[in-house]
Amino acid sequence: MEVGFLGLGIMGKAMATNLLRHGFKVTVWNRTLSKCEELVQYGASVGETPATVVKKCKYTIAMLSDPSAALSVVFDKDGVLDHINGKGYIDMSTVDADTSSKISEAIKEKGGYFLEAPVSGSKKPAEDGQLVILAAGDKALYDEALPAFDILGKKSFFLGDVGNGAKMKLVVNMIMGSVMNAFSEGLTLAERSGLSPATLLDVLDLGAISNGMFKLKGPTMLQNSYSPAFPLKHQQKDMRLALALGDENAVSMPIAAAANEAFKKARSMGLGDHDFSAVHETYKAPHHSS
Ligand SMILES: NC(=O)C1=CN([C@@H]2O[C@H](COP(=O)(O)OP(=O)(O)OC[C@H]3O[C@@H](n4cnc5c(N)ncnc54)[C@H](OP(=O)(O)O)[C@@H]3O)[C@@H](O)[C@H]2O)C=CC1
Ligand SMILES: O=CCCC(=O)O
Repeated sequence: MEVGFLGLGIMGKAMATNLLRHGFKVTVWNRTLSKCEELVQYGASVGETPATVVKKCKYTIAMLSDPSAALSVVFDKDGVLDHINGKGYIDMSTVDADTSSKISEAIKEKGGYFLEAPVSGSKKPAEDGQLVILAAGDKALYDEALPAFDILGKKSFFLGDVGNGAKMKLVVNMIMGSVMNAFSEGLTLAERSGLSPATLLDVLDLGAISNGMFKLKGPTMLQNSYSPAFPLKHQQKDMRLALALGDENAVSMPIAAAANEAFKKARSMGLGDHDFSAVHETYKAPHHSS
């Protein structure tokens, strides 16, 4: 089946490659078109614009950085809306429910079908087809896309109306970002108080709060190595959007707010394109013992 794929960043490249490896015909587009070349080596075709991709394919998947990118690809000149009549559009980017609803309404008005489907899981799960897919919107399009979701992910959820996928994803990443900050504080506290942070990792791994993120990120954080799997600027975007969701629902979120400040500080230190675990650096400010 011919599917479109818009956005070949860390996630999009891995996901589109996976679809190609599993026999899908994929037409790709990326804002920086040169990034399509690697996918062509795996058998992809290239569309010159989002509109040409949508025109050619039964449905098109998007994996873009943030709300502004998601809106631009749909609404700008030569965008998705131009040829969406009768076609499906699946936005897997992490955005807020409002952005997703705007896109959904515009696509439906033009006779198209829309599904939001943000994902849990990062670069490696994307490469291994082990993502968790949080879909909402058009159920018929969800059913049609299941063969692709089965390749991209280990589990797909259908969460009902548009917005529920976006909200679920933001809640998950709000928790993840807060935990990453507590973890960074703990590593710094262990080191400053004379403990071995490597031993702390072993102790954590044997207890009730053992988790995949500590196991994966802990060793590289101890080496001050932050090669981006999940860029910090995107984690900060997710904290910001989750805090806005908290505002809308009058939910007090002091821990998430503090975590957001740390991610903002990390961005101001030039760490936005590093992995989100680089927030650890904000806890290493010069130390003055009394
Ligand atoms: N990395 C991860 O671990 C995960 C990321 N996510 C989410 O997935 C999405 C993509 O993440 P990731 O692949 O890491 O991000 P990257 O920064 O690696 O890629 C972003 C993509 O968006 C494109 N883009 C950015 N701005 C625009 C624009 N204005 N118009 C058109 N295209 C644009 C980029 O194009 P160009 O190449 O031209 O810059 C690139 O293809 C984000 O929403 C992120 O929050 C979700 C789960 C995990
Ligand atoms: O949005 C990014 C999520 C990263 C992860 O789930 O490991």
